[in-house]
Amino acid sequence: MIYTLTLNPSIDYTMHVSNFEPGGLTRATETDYYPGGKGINVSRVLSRLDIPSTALGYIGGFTGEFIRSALKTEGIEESFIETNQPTRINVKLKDDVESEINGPGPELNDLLQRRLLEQLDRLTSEDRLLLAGSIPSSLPDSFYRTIAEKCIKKNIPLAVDTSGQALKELLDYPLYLIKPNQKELEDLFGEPIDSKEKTALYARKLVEEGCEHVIVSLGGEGAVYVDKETTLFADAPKGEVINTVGAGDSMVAGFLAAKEQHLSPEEAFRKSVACGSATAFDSDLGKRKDVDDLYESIIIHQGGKE
Ligand SMILES: Nc1ncnc2c1ncn2[C@@H]1O[C@H](COP(=O)(O)OP(=O)(O)O)[C@@H](O)[C@H]1O
Ligand SMILES: O=P(O)(O)OC[C@H]1O[C@](O)(COP(=O)(O)O)[C@@H](O)[C@@H]1O
Repeated sequence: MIYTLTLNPSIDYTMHVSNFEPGGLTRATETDYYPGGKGINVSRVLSRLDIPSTALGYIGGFTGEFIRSALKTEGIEESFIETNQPTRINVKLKDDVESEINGPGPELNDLLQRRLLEQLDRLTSEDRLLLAGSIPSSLPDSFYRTIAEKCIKKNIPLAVDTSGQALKELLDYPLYLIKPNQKELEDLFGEPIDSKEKTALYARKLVEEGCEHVIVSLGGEGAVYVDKETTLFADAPKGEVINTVGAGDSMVAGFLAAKEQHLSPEEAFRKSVACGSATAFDSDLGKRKDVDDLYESIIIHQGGKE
């Protein structure tokens, strides 16, 4: 079973505006709200691809109830731990450019932390775990490390989609998959990375540090894939971009789904890009039919082994 862990879920509240005026009144032309948080997005896309998963993490209050019922409607297993504070609402402002404001997350005491670690103790080497998104500020920065230690000891393949210090710290472990975006890769290495070739070079450093599969997403420019044997470049397909929130998470889901179906790295990468772009072209996460339609149109170029 694939388990997705979202320590800090959210409702993503998307507001479409034109000419947002800081300090003034702006009326939104359209609003949407979706269950969010990186692992939850991955579970939702996996489910659209007919791959079951179980969503783990902390939820609470009326916002948490919304997430629970949305996942139930979509037939997604969850085993969330309840907190006494409402799950955060993250605001996604769509004007000519997209801006995001993400909340800090709930207070999680020792008991809640222990309950999650006990849940994870029940995973076996037959399972896979995805650690996704930010660590709420009340948890120690080392929380993902604690989880990683346990998983690696038990040979549980670990996929990671997070950023900043949390990502840096996890690179000490042999990870199954990581998917930084361009900014996250630049932050990791403290350098501007402005071409696909340079992206591949830095992605290869991550492979050399022990990551089995590295995908770097580059928004409208597509993505780069590196493993021990291969370097691949994908162009993003053209289409009307509606909402890129969750596009990166969709890539992770696409890759994990394809590997569950024993597809080759190239096919898995293709599926990953198709999922990312299907989401970018939708107001919610991409739909199965759109992923299938985009799949064949993704152009993949082979790179050298830098
Ligand atoms: N403007 C776009 N046009 C087409 N596809 C896009 C666009 N923006 C994002 N995507 C798709 O979504 C993937 C992930 O996007 P990106 O913005 O890099 O991820 P993240 O959400 O993690 O920042 C890209 O690799 C691409 O497949
Ligand atoms: O935990 P973080 O880093 O605050 O990120 C949470 C946000 O990331 C998302 O999962 C979207 O992530 P991506 O756009 O990177 O795929 C949103 O649903 C959510 O609001």
